[in-house]
Amino acid sequence: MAVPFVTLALNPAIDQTVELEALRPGAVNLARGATRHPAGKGVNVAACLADWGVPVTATGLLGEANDAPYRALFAERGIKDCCVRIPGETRTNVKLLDRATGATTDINLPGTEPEPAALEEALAALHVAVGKGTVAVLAGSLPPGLVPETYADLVGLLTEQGARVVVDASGPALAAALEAPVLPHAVKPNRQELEGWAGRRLADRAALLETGRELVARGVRLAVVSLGAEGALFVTANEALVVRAPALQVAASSVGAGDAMVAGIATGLADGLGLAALACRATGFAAAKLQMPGAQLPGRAAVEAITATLAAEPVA
Ligand SMILES: O=P(O)(O)OC[C@H]1O[C@](O)(CO)[C@@H](O)[C@@H]1O
Repeated sequence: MAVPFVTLALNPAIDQTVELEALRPGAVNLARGATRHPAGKGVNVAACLADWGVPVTATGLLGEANDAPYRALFAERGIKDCCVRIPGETRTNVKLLDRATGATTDINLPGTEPEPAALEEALAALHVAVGKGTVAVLAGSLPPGLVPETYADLVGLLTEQGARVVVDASGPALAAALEAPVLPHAVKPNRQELEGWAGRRLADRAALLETGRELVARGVRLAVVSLGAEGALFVTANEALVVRAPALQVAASSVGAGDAMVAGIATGLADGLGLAALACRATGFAAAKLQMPGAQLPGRAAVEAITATLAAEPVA
């Protein structure tokens, strides 16, 4: 039976966050400590949706040798686990959190190449979960061995099934999704990912807006460009809005804030919000995540309280 929210994580990652007083490249760095969270973009989006209080099904691939933290996360948050297990381990990505600057240096590993049968099984589970009215989120890098058109092809099939598809990808997977006959309903590149697609620097808001409009001209209904501490830009065929990020203290690392924003976009689409309300909610999700370790939200009331302080301003 179709469910309202489905996420796909083909290349999830356990995030090992190593906390340092100050990162000194090329030197011996003594860490204050480290934490590990079951993560990856699709998993993080599912966790934020669950924290918001909506039913969500997680699909994708997980290494069977270290899936315990994922099982625990799914059980704790009430996420329906439809992920296929593959031999070996889910990759571990290392996040070096520099307490002096607050910046995080990401070291993301490539992941494990799945057997074709496992991939087929994972995609079959995705199609079973999706139906008319589902918001399906395809998020994160593709594991080795998968063609860049993987998301592009899925967007076509899932749209045919009646889903609205949100794609959070970068590089060739994003480029392929933007060249396909059926475009994602929404995409959420960050500045760097959009620059990668555009092949040029997007130094100011005018350049970002122009490129966001190029995405919409191709057929994407909603293009969101996340801009970190600056907030985010939201572009549709009729409107372009910017929401500034609230000046909140970052409690942990900023890793996963973009995934929280994608979850906010997904709920905004499902609730039929207008662009201004959707933009504030998505930015509220990202800001709320910054108060928490790992990819989680502090709960619907806290997210709504932050969202209520935000305003969407038109950009031209
Ligand atoms: O799938 P990618 O692009 O390699 O990114 C994975 C990383 O992104 C995050 O989901 C944060 O967006 C991390 O949890 C994870 O380590």
